[in-house]
Amino acid sequence: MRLRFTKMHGLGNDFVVLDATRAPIDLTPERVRFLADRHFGVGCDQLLVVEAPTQPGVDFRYRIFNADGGEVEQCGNGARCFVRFVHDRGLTDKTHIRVETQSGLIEPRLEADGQVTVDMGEPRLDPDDVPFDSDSDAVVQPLSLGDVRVLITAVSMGNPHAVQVVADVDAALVTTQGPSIETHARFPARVNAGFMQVVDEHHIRLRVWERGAGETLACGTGACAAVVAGILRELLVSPVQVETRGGALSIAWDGPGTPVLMTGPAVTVFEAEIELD
Ligand SMILES: N[C@H](CCC[C@H](N)C(=O)O)C(=O)O
Repeated sequence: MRLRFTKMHGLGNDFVVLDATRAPIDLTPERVRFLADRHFGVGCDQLLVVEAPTQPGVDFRYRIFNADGGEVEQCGNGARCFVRFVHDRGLTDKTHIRVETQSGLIEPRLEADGQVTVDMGEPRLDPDDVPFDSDSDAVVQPLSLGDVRVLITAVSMGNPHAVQVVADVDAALVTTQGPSIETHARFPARVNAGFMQVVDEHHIRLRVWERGAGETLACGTGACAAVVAGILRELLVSPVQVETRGGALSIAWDGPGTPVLMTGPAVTVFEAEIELD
C-alpha cells in the first residue's frame, strides 16, 4: 500500500508521523520497524499515528511506536510534533488541544512564538505505577548492574523512567549502563534510562537511553522525569532548563499532585510517500 508520511523532530528526537484520522492504517510491528529503519526504510526514533478520538470532549488520539516496533504510552517530543502536524495539515485551528494517549489525556498548546507547551499530567511516583519492582518508595534506590551498583529515581510520565545523577553527562556510561538498565529485571515493562548532570538548581544537562530506541538526541518525557527526580531530591527548583544533545527544553513542576509542563520546539522536515508491503 502507498503511505503518505511526514518527517518531524523535537530537538533531534525524530519521528515519522502518519495521519490516520480519516482511515485506519494497518501497522504491524514489522512495518513499524521497516519505517523506522535508517538504512532500509525512512528512519526515526518513534512512529506517531494521529487518529480520531475514541471518547467525547477530546480532539484527537495519538499513538506512539518505538523503533523496535513496540507501542508505548507516552512521548513528550512527539506530543509537540503532533500539535504542529495537526495544525499544518489543517486538521484543527485550536491552539489548546485535548488529546488521548495510551497513558491518558494530555493538553498541548501551540504558543504564539511557535513553541509548544504540553501539560504532561502528574508524574506517578509509586513503584507499582512505574512499574518498578521495589519494596520501598524511597526517592533514591540502589540498582545492581552486575558488579556495579547505581542510584536511581523511578518515575512514570505515563511511560517508565529510571533517572541517575552523574557528574558529567559527556563521560556518562549511557551506551553500556543504558541497555542494562533498560532491560533490568526490576522493570517488568523495561525502562528509559536517564543520566542527569546538575549544572545549577535551574539548569541540567541530560542524556537518555530510550526504551526501544537507544540513545536519542532528546527525550521529552525523560526531561520531565529528570526534573521531577531532581526536585524530589532537592537538587533542583522549578522551572528548569534541560539541555539535551539536540537542544533545550523548559520544564516546570510545582510538586506532587500537580502536572509537569514542558515547553519546546517542533519541526517539520519533509513530506513524502513510501510503498509499504
Ligand atoms: N522510548 C519511550 C517513548 C518515546 C519517549 C521520548 N521520545 C519522548 O520524547 O518522551 C518509551 O519507550 O517509553
